[in-house]
Amino acid sequence: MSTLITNIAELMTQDAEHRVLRDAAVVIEGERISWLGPAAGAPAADEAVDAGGRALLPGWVDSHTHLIFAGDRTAEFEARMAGESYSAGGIAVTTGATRSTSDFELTRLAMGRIAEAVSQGTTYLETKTGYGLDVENEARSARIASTVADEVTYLGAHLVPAGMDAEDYTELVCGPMLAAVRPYVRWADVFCEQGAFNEDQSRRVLQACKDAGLGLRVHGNQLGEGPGVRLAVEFGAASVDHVNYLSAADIDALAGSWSGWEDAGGTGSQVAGARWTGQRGTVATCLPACDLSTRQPLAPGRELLDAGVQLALASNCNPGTSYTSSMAFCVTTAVLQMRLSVHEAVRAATYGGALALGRESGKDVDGERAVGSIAVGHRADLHLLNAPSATHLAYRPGIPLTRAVWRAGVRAR
Ligand SMILES: N=CN[C@@H](CCC(=O)O)C(=O)O
Ligand SMILES: [Zn+2]
Repeated sequence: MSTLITNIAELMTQDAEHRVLRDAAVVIEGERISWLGPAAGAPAADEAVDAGGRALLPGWVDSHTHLIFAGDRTAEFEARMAGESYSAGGIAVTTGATRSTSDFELTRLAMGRIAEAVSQGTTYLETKTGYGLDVENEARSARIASTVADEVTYLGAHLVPAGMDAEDYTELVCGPMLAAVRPYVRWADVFCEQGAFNEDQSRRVLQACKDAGLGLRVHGNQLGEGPGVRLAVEFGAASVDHVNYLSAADIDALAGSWSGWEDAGGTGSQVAGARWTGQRGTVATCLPACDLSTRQPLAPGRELLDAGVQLALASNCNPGTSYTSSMAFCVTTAVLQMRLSVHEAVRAATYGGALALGRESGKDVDGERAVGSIAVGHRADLHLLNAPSATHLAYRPGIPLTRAVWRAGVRAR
C-alpha cells in the first residue's frame, strides 16, 4: 500500500542538509518514506492525499516523559503558583498513588496520555519508570512502559523513598532493582540534584547501569548548578535533561562532547539517508514546559546552540512539574522565549529528540528505521499542520495546528 501526500507548501525535512522544499510531495510505502521531491514530479501511488498547501514536518520525537503514574498533584501546582518552590519531594505523592493502582489501570492511563500526544503530532516517544521506587513496582512500571512506549528508561534513582537510607537505596537501585527491570528497558537515568541523588550516588548508578549494557541519560542542573552535566559527559550519556543552571565549564563540556561530530555537510561516512557516524556527544535536552510550570529560568538553549551543542526539546510530561504532552507548546516557547528560530526549534523537537534517543539514523529496515527527519528509507512519521508554514507554530501560539499524523506509515489522526 502506498500513499502520495501532495500539494505540500512547505516540506521541512530536518534531514542531513536541513532542506526545506516548496511545492513538494512525499510518498509512503508501508512504514517507510519511499520518495520525496517536487510535487510536479511525484510518482503515482495507491492513494493520494491533498495537503491543500499546508506544511509537513517530521512527527515530534518526545525524548523525555514520565507517563507510568496514577494520581493528581493539582494542589502542589496551586501551591507553586501561590509562591512555593518546587522540590523533588512531590515524587513521593505520585509514588503512593502509583503503587496502589492496578496494572490494567496504569496501562490504560499511559495509553490515554500517549493517544493525547499522538493526536498532537508526536510519533515517537520515550517514557520512564520512577514512580515505583521498590523492586516490584519499578519492574512493573518498566514492563507496562515497554508495552506502550517506543523507548523505556529505568529511573529507579528518582527519589530516595521515605524511611530508606540513601546509601541502602542506591545499592538496591544498582543491584536487585536493576536486574528486575533489565529485560524491559534500553536506557537508565538518574535525578542528580540536591534532594535527590548526590554525585557519588549518581556515579554509582550510572556505572552499574552502563555495566548492565544500558544507554545513559541524566536529569541534571534543574534546580541549581551541580555535577549532573559533568557526569553525563564523563559517562558518555546520550542526553542530559533540564540544564537550567549551567556554568561556563558545563557548556564547554557539552560542546566538547560534539567536537568529533559533523552534522549536515560533514565529509565523513554518510550513507544514503543516514547521518554522519562520527563520535557523538551528549545532547542537551531542554524542557520549557517544565521550566514554566516550576517557575525556573528557561534553559539557555540559544547559548547552547551557539556553542555547538546538539539540542533536543521534550515535553517532560509528568504529574508534578510538566503536565502536558504538547510538543507544539515547547516549540512555541523555544521560539518566543528562548530565541531559537522556528527551524531550530522544530529541529530540536524532531531530529534532536531522535539524536537524544540514538534513533536519528538506522539500518532503514522495519523496526530499525531512522526517526525525526524526512528522508527516503526513514520511518514514515509525518505531521501535517493546519497552516502553510511551520512559522505558524510560533506566530499563532496556543492554536491547535495538527491536521493529520502518520505514525510508521499508518494514519494516526
Ligand atoms: N526532575 C525530576 N523528575 C521530574 C519530576 C517528577 C515529579 O515531580 O513528579 C522532572 O523531570 O521534572
Ligand atoms: Zn523528567
